[in-house]
Amino acid sequence: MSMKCGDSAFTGSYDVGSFPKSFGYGAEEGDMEENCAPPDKPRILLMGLRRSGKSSIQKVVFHKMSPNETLFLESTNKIYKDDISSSSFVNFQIWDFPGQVDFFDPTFDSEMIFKGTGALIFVIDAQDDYVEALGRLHLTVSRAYKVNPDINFEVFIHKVDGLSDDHKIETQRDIHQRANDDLADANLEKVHLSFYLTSIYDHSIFEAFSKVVQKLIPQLPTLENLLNIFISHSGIEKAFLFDVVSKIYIATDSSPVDMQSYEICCDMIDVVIDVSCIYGLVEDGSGCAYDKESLAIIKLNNTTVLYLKEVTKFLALVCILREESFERKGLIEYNFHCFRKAIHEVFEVGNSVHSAHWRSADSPSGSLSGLNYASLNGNNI
Ligand SMILES: Nc1nc2c(ncn2[C@@H]2O[C@H](COP(=O)(O)OP(=O)(O)OP(=O)(O)O)[C@@H](O)[C@H]2O)c(=O)[nH]1
Repeated sequence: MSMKCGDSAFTGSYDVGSFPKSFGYGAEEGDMEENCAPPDKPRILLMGLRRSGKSSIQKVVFHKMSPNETLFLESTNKIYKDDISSSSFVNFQIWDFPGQVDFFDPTFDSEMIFKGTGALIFVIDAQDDYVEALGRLHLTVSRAYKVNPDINFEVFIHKVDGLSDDHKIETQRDIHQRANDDLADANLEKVHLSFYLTSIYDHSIFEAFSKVVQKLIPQLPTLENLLNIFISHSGIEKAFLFDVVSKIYIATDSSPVDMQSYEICCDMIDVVIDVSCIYGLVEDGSGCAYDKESLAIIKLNNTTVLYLKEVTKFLALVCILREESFERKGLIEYNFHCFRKAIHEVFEVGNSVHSAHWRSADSPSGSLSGLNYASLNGNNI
């Protein structure tokens, strides 16, 4: 494995204003109540009954808490607003609600809470009787939809680590059916709920969060398009664009995602950051565990190669490829250079336009200036 870690801060050509200013691996907790998002910064709400696992999800995904430590988390008794944008590409606020939130309390300002919300994650404890949770889900969704019909409603059927495979499927089917029946009875058929089976004890919670976040990234079609072009011209089998600090993948190419590939790429990020923290920082502990020189290549014993490289201050590309394809390392590096440049352009334009619509999201072969991939047969496209 080769790995580099310099201590210089990233100074790419993009407008750093779009990205938080400093990267601190293992971010500190955000401030609580006072930490308000600017009006245009979307938020993700975590709601659900008491002890359903909301705080654990937030701590495990965004604060590197180990799942076992969540056993000692105290009950949340006021809204916890966590701004993770100083360490992550995910430029949102996560609001963790107490389980006993009362929508009929006059101090509960649903207009303010739901107006700027991008996604509402409702967590249901699958190891518990979920009848009460379904009632709560219905109340929450109908309230939120009335204020803001553009919210994405995401239901995490959580703690499924305690369930057998058959039981998981059956629970998901039953919750899906009942939740949609309740909506239909209230003439709310047009509300769409997405369901995920999750647990903090495996990668399912990261995968589910990845999908929730991807829906909120306006540049997603462009990112997927760029990844498709990159892998097809470089002989790569699968590529993920990762938010390093949370291990959420913000985009991947259009081939199906299998859980094992995602897991091994997550593990690679952990290895790189851990080794870099131990051996990459300067003596006094200053510097960054992840910076523009971060690069790692791991050859597995099954002729597979894992390749990780820095894309931006917060994003890393992690690829899976065959050993034979890695013989053309120069080509991969050249194409990576084009890919990286294009990604920077995507976010530069995204910032200056400040709009949800990326001008070349439909461009089939990446018409961004300077994007000139070398292909496997030696031709440029
Ligand atoms: N088995 C299992 N337990 C989990 C999982 N996620 C959370 N838990 C446990 O569930 C318990 C409650 O978790 P919390 O995160 O405090 O729940 P909460 O929804 O924030 O609770 P309130 O703050 O009271 O609303 C803790 O003991 C966690 O360890 C999971 O995926 N699997």
